Amino acid sequence: MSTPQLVVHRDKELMAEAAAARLITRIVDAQASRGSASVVLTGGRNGNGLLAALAGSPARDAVDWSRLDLWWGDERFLPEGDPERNVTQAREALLDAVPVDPARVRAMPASDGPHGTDVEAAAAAYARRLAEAAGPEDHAAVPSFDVLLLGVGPDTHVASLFPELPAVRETERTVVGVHGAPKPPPTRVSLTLPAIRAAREVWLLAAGEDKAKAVAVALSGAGEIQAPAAGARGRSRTLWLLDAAAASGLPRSMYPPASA
Ligand SMILES: O=C1O[C@H](COP(=O)(O)O)[C@@H](O)[C@H](O)[C@H]1O
Repeated sequence: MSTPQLVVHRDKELMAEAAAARLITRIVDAQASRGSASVVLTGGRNGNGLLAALAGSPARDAVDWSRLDLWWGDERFLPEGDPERNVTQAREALLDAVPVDPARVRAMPASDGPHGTDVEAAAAAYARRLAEAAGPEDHAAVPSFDVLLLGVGPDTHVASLFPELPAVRETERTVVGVHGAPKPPPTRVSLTLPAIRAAREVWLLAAGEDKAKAVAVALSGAGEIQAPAAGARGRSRTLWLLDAAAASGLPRSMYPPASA
């Protein structure tokens, strides 16, 4: 697993634009070398900010949207089309504006889908879809995602892995149902840490003062059960993309002078 690297931007707008530019480059590079790219999307303010910045970037046309596989790191277990669902927000921010292949957009199940309100069945179904997409060269029962995006919550949660809840302790399954999440809605579906760690690159996004404590805790050697963001690492790269406010609790020596 890779050691975290930090990039700190002046503010959240610049962070979103720079992250969008970085993601376009990564997707284009993966498509050039392997024919297609795979990205795991996140919900939350910073994830949606990145997608909106990508939608507004002229460079978005450099991506071959028809050769992009999209997955989600977590989902709020709500009916299809609910405005609080991460996929609904991603469609509004970006996906409705670009020619993605609908068959390659793998949203997590909704609570009015084929599994009804059985969140465990929904999680198991998504795990099967991931396993079917994994090849013999992959390192787990999930594909080797090129980039897996994660928003960091003020309590250090990533995806829907909240401190101390059973989901963050999962070591076998790749997707789990989450019950009793402290942030609404309480019922969610989430990739687990083993699935997250199968990604080539994991990018963690945090902007704003309300994230400063979480960033400082996760990057100061905290355990992943208490601070799930601390356990989110990519195989080749772990990148923390921050704005200055979110980085304000870190010692200045932790990131390069040119970074902010
Ligand atoms: O509920 C969620 O929250 C986190 C973080 O969101 P933020 O608005 O505090 O940035 C997000 O990463 C996750 O996907 C989402 O379901």
